[in-house]
Amino acid sequence: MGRLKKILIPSLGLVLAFWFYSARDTFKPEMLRGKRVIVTGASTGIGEQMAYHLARMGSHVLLTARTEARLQNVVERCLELGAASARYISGSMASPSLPEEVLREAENTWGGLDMLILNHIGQSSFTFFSGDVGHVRTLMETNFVSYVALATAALPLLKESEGSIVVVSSIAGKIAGPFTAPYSATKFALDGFFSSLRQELIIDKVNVSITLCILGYINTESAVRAVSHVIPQTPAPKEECALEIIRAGALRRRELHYPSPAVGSMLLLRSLAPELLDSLLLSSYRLENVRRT
Ligand SMILES: NC(=O)C1=CN([C@@H]2O[C@H](COP(=O)(O)OP(=O)(O)OC[C@H]3O[C@@H](n4cnc5c(N)ncnc54)[C@H](OP(=O)(O)O)[C@@H]3O)[C@@H](O)[C@H]2O)C=CC1
Ligand SMILES: C[C@H](CCC(=O)NCC(=O)O)[C@H]1CC[C@H]2[C@@H]3C(=O)C[C@@H]4C[C@H](O)CC[C@]4(C)[C@H]3CC[C@]12C
Repeated sequence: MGRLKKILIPSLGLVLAFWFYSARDTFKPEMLRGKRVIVTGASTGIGEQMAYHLARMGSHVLLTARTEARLQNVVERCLELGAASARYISGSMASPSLPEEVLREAENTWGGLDMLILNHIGQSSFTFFSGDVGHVRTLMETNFVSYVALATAALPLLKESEGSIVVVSSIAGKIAGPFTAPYSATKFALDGFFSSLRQELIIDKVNVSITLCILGYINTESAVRAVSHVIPQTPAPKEECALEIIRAGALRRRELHYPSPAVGSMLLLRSLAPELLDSLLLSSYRLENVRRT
């Protein structure tokens, strides 16, 4: 009997612990039903695909980007797909007043917010750094400062709902390769800010999760247009990428690495043999095709 207790109770504990943690890991689309979600940069690419997934899951969506005509089409499609509601605000995130305007709209129409997905990026080129400091400033404002402003304005609502912030970043925000100097800087800044903020929320026992998404090359139109002449690898699908981002946010994960084996192995190699990683990266590029502007 004593021995049975010694074996049975810890085994039962292990089974229960396994069940508890695997249950926490299970994503169900219903988790997003009726949730109030803001997606920035939702007129094209991964953001547009996230809007469609959320719509199928029955979320309320508020979408932002600059191009009103595209946003109108995406909103219409979201309603056809089953969104609980869908609306948009158009404007540039380089403008300091837009973040608060977006959050005011969420508060006025929904009375709260469950998830903030920060995804937009300003225009940049895949080429040698031209020395244009003004471009770096504007890109920092669009790709980084506006993320901070949106998260700051959203925090009171997210604290109330115990919601989530999802930050879409890139492998370029963990490993700096060539031809993305300004872009890469904005993505490194996101990691610094949001990883620090995550710890402060934990210290303050604020139950708002922050998920940083580290993405590799994805087959959006703008990415393929920018790099396919230099990077011959096949990009990962934007539809699957979009779903993985939503999943990681709903499961309150700390980081998402997508596509998983490629991004994971690059991060591992960066810490074990950074020079080897640099030379592997360079040898995979068609350097002769890089456009000098
Ligand atoms: N595709 C890829 O290979 C990778 C993408 N990522 C990340 O994924 C995210 C989405 O990328 P992807 O879908 O490829 O990008 P897209 O170029 O397809 O989409 C960018 C979105 O941002 C909007 N946008 C552009 N400029 C501004 C601005 N000044 N203010 C507000 N919105 C703006 C665009 O709409 P509009 O022009 O109408 O404003 C569009 O909706 C980004 O954060 C990117 O860094 C990370 C790694 C790889
Ligand atoms: C240059 C792309 C940005 C295009 C753009 O300006 N879009 C916005 C708009 O048109 O309004 C870059 C966007 C994503 C980059 C890719 C990325 O982040 C992952 C890899 C990182 C690595 O360091 C370099 C190759 C990447 C595939 C990188 C290439 C440049 C982007 C496609």
